[in-house]
Amino acid sequence: MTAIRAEGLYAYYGTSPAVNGLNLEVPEGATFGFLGPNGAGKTTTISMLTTLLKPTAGRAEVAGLDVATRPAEVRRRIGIVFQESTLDMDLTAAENLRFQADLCGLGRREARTAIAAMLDMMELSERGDIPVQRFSTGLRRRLEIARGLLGSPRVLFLDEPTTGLDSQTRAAVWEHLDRLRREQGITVFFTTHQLEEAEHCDRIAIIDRGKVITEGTPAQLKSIIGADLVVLRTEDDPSAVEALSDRFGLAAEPGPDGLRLRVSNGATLVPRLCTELGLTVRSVTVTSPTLDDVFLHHTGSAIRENAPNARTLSNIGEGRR
Ligand SMILES: Nc1ncnc2c1ncn2[C@@H]1O[C@H](COP(=O)(O)OP(=O)(O)OP(=O)(O)O)[C@@H](O)[C@H]1O
Repeated sequence: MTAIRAEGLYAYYGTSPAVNGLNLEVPEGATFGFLGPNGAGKTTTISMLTTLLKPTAGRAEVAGLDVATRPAEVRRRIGIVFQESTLDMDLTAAENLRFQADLCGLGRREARTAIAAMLDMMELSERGDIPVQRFSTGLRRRLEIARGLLGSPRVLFLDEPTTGLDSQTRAAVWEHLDRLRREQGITVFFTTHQLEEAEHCDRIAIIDRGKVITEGTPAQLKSIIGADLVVLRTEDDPSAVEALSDRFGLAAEPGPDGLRLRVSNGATLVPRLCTELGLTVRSVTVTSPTLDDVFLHHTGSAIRENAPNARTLSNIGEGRR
């Protein structure tokens, strides 16, 4: 079944379209990454899918329900984690969840059980009675995910869940989201700027200027845009070209910064190069494909610079219901 479907979706702010005829189909149970640069229309799309913003034209369904005609029912079937924290800093973690439980209309006993389960799932049980202002950014994000899950949503929307987090905290948030996918089977729809986060997805769509420019599995996307770039300097580069061909079956080309080769997994090749090449390796760098590479491939241009500053879900003013 399809968890999210958008057909010819438009959102205008004034006379310019932020979302420009967007089509999307997200299978139930998938973790779906919605990638794009600043100002591409990600937050505006998520705002329409979560019923916070009325589409100017087109239609969208979430959990089988039309977002424009049945918004209240859609809201009961979704959870939202906003880009900016909307937690009450003066309340404890459990109190923040209790407030949400009230909004979801859970009874007292039901709420108690659900709150305990969510704190447990996000490994926050020990911290339930601590005021949120004493939480680190990563703990707050985990609490926000717990809150998004409180009403047992069929679809969880997260707007840039890892933006502003350091790499360790980002990995921890993903560990929880990955577990959620394995254990709960709910549909997770999240926006991001980072192509690296695609590895956590079943499918991804890339949006630019309000339109989906490509969509597929991470493997499909990677295979289209190519592999890691390894740049290597050795004590004798011409001999290294031969050794790379003979011992590794790899074709290296001389470049301004050293020998360049494209491989599917640079990180595993590098240690082998150092030990098996038979030549001293002076320097080596590995660069993975980025969102810029995808853009370049599909649009013929780099991600535009100075994209307009985007607004976030929590502060959309104009056009909001
Ligand atoms: N309330 C608003 N009023 C006017 N223009 C807006 C409003 N919200 C967004 N926009 C514009 O619509 C376009 C799409 O913005 P949106 O926030 O959806 O992009 P985004 O992909 O989420 O960006 P980011 O990754 O920076 O959050 C941008 O040009 C933005 O400046």
